[in-house]
Amino acid sequence: MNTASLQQNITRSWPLPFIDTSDATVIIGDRSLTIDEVASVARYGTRASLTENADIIKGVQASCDYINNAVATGQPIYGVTSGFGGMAHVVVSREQAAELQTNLIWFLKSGAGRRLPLADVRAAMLLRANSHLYGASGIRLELIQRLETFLNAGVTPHVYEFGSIGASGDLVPLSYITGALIGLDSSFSVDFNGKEMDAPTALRQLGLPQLQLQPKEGLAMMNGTSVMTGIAANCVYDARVLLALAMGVHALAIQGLCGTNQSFHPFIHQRKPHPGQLWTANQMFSLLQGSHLIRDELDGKHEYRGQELIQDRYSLRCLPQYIGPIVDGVLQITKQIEVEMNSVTDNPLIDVENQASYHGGNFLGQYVGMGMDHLRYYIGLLAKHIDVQIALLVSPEFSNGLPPSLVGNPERKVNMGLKGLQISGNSIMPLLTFYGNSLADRFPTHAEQFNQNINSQGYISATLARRSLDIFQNYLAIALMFGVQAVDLRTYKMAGHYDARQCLSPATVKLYTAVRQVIGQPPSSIRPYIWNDNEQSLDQHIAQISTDIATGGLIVQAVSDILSSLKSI
Ligand SMILES: N[C@@H](Cc1ccccc1)C(=O)O
Repeated sequence: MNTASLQQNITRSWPLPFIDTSDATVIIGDRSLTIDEVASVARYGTRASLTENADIIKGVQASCDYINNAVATGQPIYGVTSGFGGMAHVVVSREQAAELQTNLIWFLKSGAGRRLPLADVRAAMLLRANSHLYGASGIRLELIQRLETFLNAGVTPHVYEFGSIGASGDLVPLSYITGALIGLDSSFSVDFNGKEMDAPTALRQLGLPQLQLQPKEGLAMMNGTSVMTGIAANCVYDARVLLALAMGVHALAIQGLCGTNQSFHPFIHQRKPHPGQLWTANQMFSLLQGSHLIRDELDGKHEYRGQELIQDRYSLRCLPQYIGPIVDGVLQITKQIEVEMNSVTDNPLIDVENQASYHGGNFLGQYVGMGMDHLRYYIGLLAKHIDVQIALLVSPEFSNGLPPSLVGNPERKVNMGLKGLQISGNSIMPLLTFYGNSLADRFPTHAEQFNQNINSQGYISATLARRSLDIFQNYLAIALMFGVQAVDLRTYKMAGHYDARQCLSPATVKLYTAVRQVIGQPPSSIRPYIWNDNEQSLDQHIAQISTDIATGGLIVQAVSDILSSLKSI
């Protein structure tokens, strides 16, 4: 068992820096959940509480009453008195209706690979409860309350990374959550606040009885997109943070290169007003305001500069036009995932008002599958762009006077500067662009006896997006190290000392200072971040910065204004 990943994923208990949950409780069922609320509950242990709205509670029970009545009167309902999927022609008697639901858990208990991060399973449980409170699923309130109990007690079922084709939702992954929730068998295991145990034992410690599923309840629990959507919600949360951080990285790089601010002049972007382009240009305009390390050309002037080009290269000059579509794309994915999070995604759906049930396919996770494909594609584009900026910084032909490979101490002739760090970044960027390839179009057309002959692959698209984001965190750590070294060296060229805080724009000083604090090396006027190659272990700095980013620490908080602005577009 991979205990290391388990340890890494134990639910942390400190509040997010960006979550405004003054009462520290997320209410489920009263209104739509947000990405931030999912992340807050899933990752940081914010309490979740079912709504006490009497109408909603009645609606949940009414959908159960509909199912029980249908069974009692012998009405044929898919998955209640019929077999499943490609075997929906099989008639199941009312006497076997309950056993049909328990058996569903057993034949779906077929996961494989490593365990999902606990935060993703927690997000899934939160979203499953949210979905059931719409009163269209025919599941008892007691089962929904148990999801709430598991969340707040820190009991997280173990779920595997393989098993779902994202079509009838996440049948296999949800079978593990369902089996643990009812304490079906000791082969279902959970993480109980960092301690591994079997599900029946966990229920006993919670003082909860094992439960027998009633008709429809197994299908209601397992026929939904909640796991892939929970993973996707956590991914979108991270993607927005990393996009904000990427903007900070570019602002440091542009100052390191002594780029112009004219590329971000409002006049240019008001004449091509894509929302993402406008936002990106405005952000970069603000991030560079007050910097003494750039060419201030907002008045439209531009001087000949000897061997230097009279205008910046595209990776600087066309930054808003390049990042703009990525911003627009991330915003669209955010909206789609927030709709999916607040949807009823099982089948059949129960229309209590009209006393009817409808066989449909809300469990197809296409919005998640394609959304996570696009998210990985955007991450690849962001990494490729940053890799170009780093290449400009380290190459004297393009860096506008910086030392090759950003060497610190030129007197020590064996110093090769950040050559190794660039190679490390170069080793990551291609993988991120490779992960940008699509999965949604690779679905098997023959799945489950051709019943699920189109399927979204949303689950593996989401788990791969998680992997891509984890890698991108490391890549941005490397990029920040380049940015810090570059602005120190640029400061020395402009002001004769190395303390970039004196020359950076006010908006980027916080980020610069946060990086220096995280690696435990305060700014200094007498030397840059890296002076001699043998004075620091760059891999430790990469790890320290990556961990700080992953835990929403100082570096992420230093770009909170950018993140807040991104969320308000
Ligand atoms: N519920 C799916 C199919 C299915 C469910 C459970 C197990 C297997 C298949 C459908 O509506 O067709």
